[in-house]
Amino acid sequence: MRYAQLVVGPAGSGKSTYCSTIVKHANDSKRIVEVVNLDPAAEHFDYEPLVDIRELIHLDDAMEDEELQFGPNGGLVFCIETLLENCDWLEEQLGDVDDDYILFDCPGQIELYTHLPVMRKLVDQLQRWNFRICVVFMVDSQFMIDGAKFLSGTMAALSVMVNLELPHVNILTKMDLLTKTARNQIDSYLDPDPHILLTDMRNAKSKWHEKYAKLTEAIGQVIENFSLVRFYPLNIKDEESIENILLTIDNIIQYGEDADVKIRDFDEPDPENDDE
Ligand SMILES: Nc1nc2c(ncn2[C@@H]2O[C@H](COP(=O)(O)OP(=O)(O)OP(=O)(O)O)[C@@H](O)[C@H]2O)c(=O)[nH]1
Ligand SMILES: [Mg+2]
Repeated sequence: MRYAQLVVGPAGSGKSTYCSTIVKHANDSKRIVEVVNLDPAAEHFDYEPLVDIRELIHLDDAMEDEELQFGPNGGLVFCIETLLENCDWLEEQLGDVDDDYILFDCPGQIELYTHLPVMRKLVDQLQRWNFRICVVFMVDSQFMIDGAKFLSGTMAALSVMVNLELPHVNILTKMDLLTKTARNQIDSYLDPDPHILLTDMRNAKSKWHEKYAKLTEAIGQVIENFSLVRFYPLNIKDEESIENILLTIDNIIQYGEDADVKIRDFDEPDPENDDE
């Protein structure tokens, strides 16, 4: 068995930063976590990738090709399709080491995860190679600080969950950048009660919300009743926050269960993990 986090989310939400943060944090506790760069247009990241899609195909290859003539978005999809057609290459690059723990740093084009089939196909392939995968969906917390935005971020998370059909964790990134007021606002949405969110939106008194108040409420109910979407705040300047996220995900993909079943069972009963 091998373990993987598929790190996805909108452009600039903090995916690559998350990957390097986790690698550093893991290294500090003598644990090895590798990163695979799946972004064919990546220019900068702070980790040494185990595999880099740009060695197979770069976005420029797709855009500058006389025949293909892709724009940046179509080009990106083309690159991932090329990767899928060259599965042997990826398989060889990944090697076959038991217990490997790999983060896949994905491109920031949201439609790859919400409705296109390419990422889903990649996931199927990884599972055939014995990876146990958790999708890690990153959302910039700065875009979640009022009721309407929070709901919209929640719907995005939901469509990724439905499309990829995998164990799934949502992370609110860049918590270090929030003001205290904004932080409190977000905290009130996370815990304990999504009704606050609805009340908040009702109080906003925009025309749209007046008209669609029932819709908002219905969506809120569905999300609440099925415990569908939960967000974990991440502050990369706080080691404890990083550790909590990593532990949560390890539990979901059952990493290290054989080694320290006892510690996990007795110290960390986490009912949230039942929603896989
Ligand atoms: N302060 C702070 N800045 C962050 C954090 N995460 C990301 N950033 C900054 O946000 C910008 C985008 O971060 P990236 O990690 O490149 O985001 P990404 O999701 O990989 O972006 P794309 O690959 O382009 O989709 C960079 O300038 C980062 O330094 C964070 O937790 N705190
Ligand atoms: Mg990136």
